[in-house]
Amino acid sequence: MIRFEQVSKVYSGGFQALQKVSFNLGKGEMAYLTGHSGAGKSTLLKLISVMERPTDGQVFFNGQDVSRIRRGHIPYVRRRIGMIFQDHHLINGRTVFDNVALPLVIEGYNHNDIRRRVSAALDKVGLLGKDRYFPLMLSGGEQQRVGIARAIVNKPSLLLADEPTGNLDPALSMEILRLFEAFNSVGVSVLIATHDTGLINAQRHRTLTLSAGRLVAEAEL
Ligand SMILES: Nc1ncnc2c1ncn2[C@@H]1O[C@H](COP(=O)(O)OP(=O)(O)OP(=O)(O)O)[C@@H](O)[C@H]1O
Repeated sequence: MIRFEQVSKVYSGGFQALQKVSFNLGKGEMAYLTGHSGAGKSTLLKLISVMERPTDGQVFFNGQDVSRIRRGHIPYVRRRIGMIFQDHHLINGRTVFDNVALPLVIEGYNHNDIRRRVSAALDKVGLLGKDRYFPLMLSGGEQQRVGIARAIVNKPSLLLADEPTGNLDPALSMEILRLFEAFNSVGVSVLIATHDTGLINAQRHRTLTLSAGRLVAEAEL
Protein backbone atom coordinates (compact mmCIF):
# COMPACT_ATOMS: atom_id res chain seq x y z
CA MET A 1 0.00 0.00 0.00
CA ILE A 2 2.78 2.43 1.00
CA ARG A 3 6.41 1.93 0.08
CA PHE A 4 9.23 4.36 0.83
CA GLU A 5 12.48 3.81 -1.09
CA GLN A 6 15.48 5.73 0.29
CA VAL A 7 13.40 8.85 0.86
CA SER A 8 15.09 12.07 1.93
CA LYS A 9 13.52 15.47 2.50
CA VAL A 10 15.43 18.73 2.78
CA TYR A 11 13.23 21.79 3.38
CA SER A 12 13.92 24.95 1.44
CA GLY A 13 15.76 26.51 4.41
CA GLY A 14 18.25 23.62 4.21
CA PHE A 15 16.91 21.56 7.12
CA GLN A 16 17.12 17.80 6.54
CA ALA A 17 13.85 16.42 7.91
CA LEU A 18 14.17 12.83 6.57
CA GLN A 19 17.23 10.83 5.55
CA LYS A 20 17.10 7.70 3.39
CA VAL A 21 13.91 6.34 4.91
CA SER A 22 12.71 2.98 3.55
CA PHE A 23 9.74 0.90 4.74
CA ASN A 24 6.61 -0.89 3.55
CA LEU A 25 3.11 -0.68 4.98
CA GLY A 26 1.02 -3.50 3.57
CA LYS A 27 -2.62 -3.35 2.56
CA GLY A 28 -4.78 -3.71 5.65
CA GLU A 29 -1.84 -3.12 8.01
CA MET A 30 -1.92 -0.83 11.06
CA ALA A 31 1.22 0.80 12.47
CA TYR A 32 2.39 3.57 14.76
CA LEU A 33 4.95 6.14 13.69
CA THR A 34 6.80 7.53 16.65
CA GLY A 35 9.88 9.59 17.54
CA HIS A 36 10.85 12.81 19.33
CA SER A 37 9.42 16.19 18.44
CA GLY A 38 10.94 17.27 15.13
CA ALA A 39 11.99 13.71 14.21
CA GLY A 40 10.11 13.98 10.91
CA LYS A 41 6.79 12.22 11.60
CA SER A 42 4.56 14.90 10.11
CA THR A 43 6.92 15.27 7.16
CA LEU A 44 6.66 11.54 6.43
CA LEU A 45 2.84 11.70 6.47
CA LYS A 46 2.89 14.79 4.23
CA LEU A 47 4.97 12.94 1.64
CA ILE A 48 2.29 10.22 1.45
CA SER A 49 -0.54 12.71 1.01
CA VAL A 50 1.64 14.73 -1.41
CA MET A 51 1.47 17.87 0.72
CA GLU A 52 5.27 17.83 0.41
CA ARG A 53 7.58 16.25 -2.19
CA PRO A 54 10.75 14.31 -1.36
CA THR A 55 14.12 15.75 -2.29
CA ASP A 56 15.34 12.25 -3.10
CA GLY A 57 13.93 8.72 -3.25
CA GLN A 58 10.48 7.42 -4.13
CA VAL A 59 7.13 7.21 -2.33
CA PHE A 60 4.75 4.58 -3.68
CA PHE A 61 1.05 4.54 -2.87
CA ASN A 62 -0.81 1.54 -4.29
CA GLY A 63 2.11 0.91 -6.63
CA GLN A 64 2.12 4.46 -8.03
CA ASP A 65 5.12 6.73 -7.44
CA VAL A 66 3.33 9.74 -5.96
CA SER A 67 6.51 11.71 -5.36
CA ARG A 68 6.67 12.80 -8.98
CA ILE A 69 3.00 12.96 -10.02
CA ARG A 70 1.65 16.06 -11.70
CA ARG A 71 -0.14 18.59 -9.53
CA GLY A 72 -3.45 17.88 -11.28
CA HIS A 73 -3.32 14.24 -10.16
CA ILE A 74 -2.88 15.00 -6.47
CA PRO A 75 -6.66 15.12 -5.72
CA TYR A 76 -7.01 11.56 -7.07
CA VAL A 77 -4.43 10.35 -4.56
CA ARG A 78 -5.92 12.34 -1.67
CA ARG A 79 -9.38 10.94 -2.39
CA ARG A 80 -8.12 7.53 -1.30
CA ILE A 81 -6.59 8.83 1.93
CA GLY A 82 -8.43 9.90 5.07
CA MET A 83 -6.44 12.42 7.11
CA ILE A 84 -6.88 13.11 10.82
CA PHE A 85 -5.13 15.91 12.70
CA GLN A 86 -4.50 16.70 16.37
CA ASP A 87 -6.57 19.87 16.24
CA HIS A 88 -9.09 18.20 13.91
CA HIS A 89 -9.32 21.17 11.50
CA LEU A 90 -13.12 21.41 11.80
CA ILE A 91 -15.02 24.43 10.51
CA ASN A 92 -16.60 25.88 13.65
CA GLY A 93 -19.24 27.88 11.79
CA ARG A 94 -20.65 24.73 10.14
CA THR A 95 -22.65 21.90 11.70
CA VAL A 96 -21.26 18.45 12.35
CA PHE A 97 -23.24 17.24 9.31
CA ASP A 98 -21.73 19.90 7.05
CA ASN A 99 -18.21 19.23 8.29
CA VAL A 100 -18.48 15.50 7.61
CA ALA A 101 -20.22 16.09 4.27
CA LEU A 102 -17.48 18.40 2.98
CA PRO A 103 -15.34 15.79 1.13
CA LEU A 104 -18.48 14.46 -0.59
CA VAL A 105 -19.67 17.94 -1.57
CA ILE A 106 -16.26 18.64 -3.08
CA GLU A 107 -16.50 15.42 -5.08
CA GLY A 108 -19.98 16.35 -6.34
CA TYR A 109 -22.06 13.58 -4.71
CA ASN A 110 -25.83 14.05 -4.89
CA HIS A 111 -27.86 15.11 -1.88
CA ASN A 112 -29.29 11.66 -1.06
CA ASP A 113 -25.94 9.93 -1.23
CA ILE A 114 -24.45 12.63 1.01
CA ARG A 115 -27.18 12.16 3.64
CA ARG A 116 -26.79 8.39 3.58
CA ARG A 117 -23.00 8.39 3.75
CA VAL A 118 -22.76 11.11 6.42
CA SER A 119 -25.24 9.21 8.61
CA ALA A 120 -23.26 5.99 8.16
CA ALA A 121 -20.00 7.77 9.05
CA LEU A 122 -21.51 9.45 12.14
CA ASP A 123 -22.98 6.13 13.20
CA LYS A 124 -19.57 4.45 12.99
CA VAL A 125 -18.03 7.04 15.32
CA GLY A 126 -21.02 7.05 17.71
CA LEU A 127 -22.29 10.57 16.91
CA LEU A 128 -25.48 9.87 15.01
CA GLY A 129 -27.67 12.16 17.12
CA LYS A 130 -25.29 15.12 16.95
CA ASP A 131 -25.40 16.01 13.27
CA ARG A 132 -26.98 19.43 13.91
CA TYR A 133 -24.53 20.44 16.61
CA PHE A 134 -21.71 22.86 15.96
CA PRO A 135 -18.16 21.66 16.76
CA LEU A 136 -17.71 23.97 19.75
CA MET A 137 -20.80 22.44 21.41
CA LEU A 138 -18.95 19.10 21.55
CA SER A 139 -16.26 17.72 23.88
CA GLY A 140 -12.69 17.36 22.63
CA GLY A 141 -13.14 13.62 22.14
CA GLU A 142 -16.36 14.16 20.20
CA GLN A 143 -14.72 16.79 18.01
CA GLN A 144 -11.96 14.34 17.19
CA ARG A 145 -14.60 11.73 16.28
CA VAL A 146 -16.19 14.26 13.89
CA GLY A 147 -12.74 14.62 12.32
CA ILE A 148 -12.55 10.84 11.97
CA ALA A 149 -16.05 10.66 10.44
CA ARG A 150 -15.00 13.28 7.87
CA ALA A 151 -11.85 11.28 7.13
CA ILE A 152 -13.71 8.01 6.50
CA VAL A 153 -16.88 9.34 4.83
CA ASN A 154 -15.65 8.63 1.31
CA LYS A 155 -14.33 5.20 2.27
CA PRO A 156 -10.58 5.71 1.87
CA SER A 157 -8.28 2.69 1.75
CA LEU A 158 -5.74 4.44 4.01
CA LEU A 159 -6.07 6.51 7.19
CA LEU A 160 -3.21 8.82 8.19
CA ALA A 161 -3.45 10.33 11.65
CA ASP A 162 -1.08 13.03 12.98
CA GLU A 163 -1.11 13.05 16.82
CA PRO A 164 -4.84 12.22 16.89
CA THR A 165 -4.91 11.90 20.69
CA GLY A 166 -2.61 14.84 21.47
CA ASN A 167 -5.29 16.82 23.29
CA LEU A 168 -7.17 13.93 24.88
CA ASP A 169 -6.96 12.15 28.23
CA PRO A 170 -5.96 8.45 28.31
CA ALA A 171 -9.52 7.08 28.36
CA LEU A 172 -10.60 9.16 25.35
CA SER A 173 -7.34 8.33 23.58
CA MET A 174 -8.14 4.63 23.93
CA GLU A 175 -11.61 5.23 22.47
CA ILE A 176 -10.04 6.89 19.44
CA LEU A 177 -7.55 4.05 19.08
CA ARG A 178 -10.40 1.51 19.22
CA LEU A 179 -12.08 3.38 16.36
CA PHE A 180 -8.92 3.12 14.26
CA GLU A 181 -8.74 -0.58 15.08
CA ALA A 182 -12.36 -1.04 14.02
CA PHE A 183 -11.65 0.55 10.62
CA ASN A 184 -8.48 -1.50 10.32
CA SER A 185 -10.43 -4.70 11.04
CA VAL A 186 -12.51 -4.10 7.91
CA GLY A 187 -9.42 -3.73 5.74
CA VAL A 188 -8.44 -0.05 6.00
CA SER A 189 -4.68 0.54 6.35
CA VAL A 190 -3.83 2.86 9.25
CA LEU A 191 -0.68 4.85 10.08
CA ILE A 192 -0.77 6.86 13.32
CA ALA A 193 1.98 9.37 14.17
CA THR A 194 2.08 9.72 17.94
CA HIS A 195 4.19 10.66 20.96
CA ASP A 196 1.66 8.95 23.17
CA THR A 197 3.61 6.10 24.76
CA GLY A 198 0.56 5.18 26.85
CA LEU A 199 -1.31 4.50 23.63
CA ILE A 200 1.59 2.60 22.06
CA ASN A 201 2.08 0.42 25.12
CA ALA A 202 -1.64 -0.25 25.55
CA GLN A 203 -2.17 -1.90 22.17
CA ARG A 204 0.27 -4.06 20.26
CA HIS A 205 0.92 -2.78 16.78
CA ARG A 206 3.88 -2.51 14.50
CA THR A 207 5.92 0.60 15.41
CA LEU A 208 8.16 2.63 13.11
CA THR A 209 10.51 4.93 15.03
CA LEU A 210 12.16 8.04 13.62
CA SER A 211 15.11 9.78 15.20
CA ALA A 212 16.45 12.97 13.63
CA GLY A 213 14.94 12.00 10.28
CA ARG A 214 16.20 8.41 10.20
CA LEU A 215 14.19 5.27 10.68
CA VAL A 216 16.03 3.74 13.62
CA ALA A 217 14.07 0.80 14.77
CA GLU A 218 11.06 -1.22 14.04
CA ALA A 219 9.45 -3.26 16.76
CA GLU A 220 6.52 -5.61 17.00
CA LEU A 221 5.47 -4.65 20.51
N1 LIG B 1 7.76 23.71 5.82
C1 LIG B 1 8.90 23.57 6.50
N2 LIG B 1 9.97 24.35 6.22
C2 LIG B 1 11.14 24.21 6.88
N3 LIG B 1 11.34 23.30 7.87
C3 LIG B 1 10.31 22.50 8.19
C4 LIG B 1 9.03 22.59 7.54
N4 LIG B 1 8.22 21.67 8.08
C5 LIG B 1 8.93 21.03 9.04
N5 LIG B 1 10.18 21.52 9.10
C6 LIG B 1 11.24 21.07 10.01
O1 LIG B 1 11.47 19.69 9.80
C7 LIG B 1 11.69 19.01 11.04
C8 LIG B 1 10.72 17.84 11.16
O2 LIG B 1 9.40 18.34 11.31
P1 LIG B 1 8.13 17.41 11.47
O3 LIG B 1 6.97 18.31 11.63
O4 LIG B 1 8.11 16.42 10.37
O5 LIG B 1 8.49 16.66 12.83
P2 LIG B 1 7.55 15.82 13.81
O6 LIG B 1 8.32 14.57 14.13
O7 LIG B 1 6.21 15.65 13.21
O8 LIG B 1 7.50 16.76 15.06
P3 LIG B 1 6.32 17.03 16.11
O9 LIG B 1 6.16 15.75 16.84
O10 LIG B 1 6.86 18.15 16.96
O11 LIG B 1 5.12 17.43 15.29
C9 LIG B 1 11.50 20.05 12.13
O12 LIG B 1 12.77 20.48 12.58
C10 LIG B 1 10.78 21.19 11.45
O13 LIG B 1 11.13 22.44 11.99
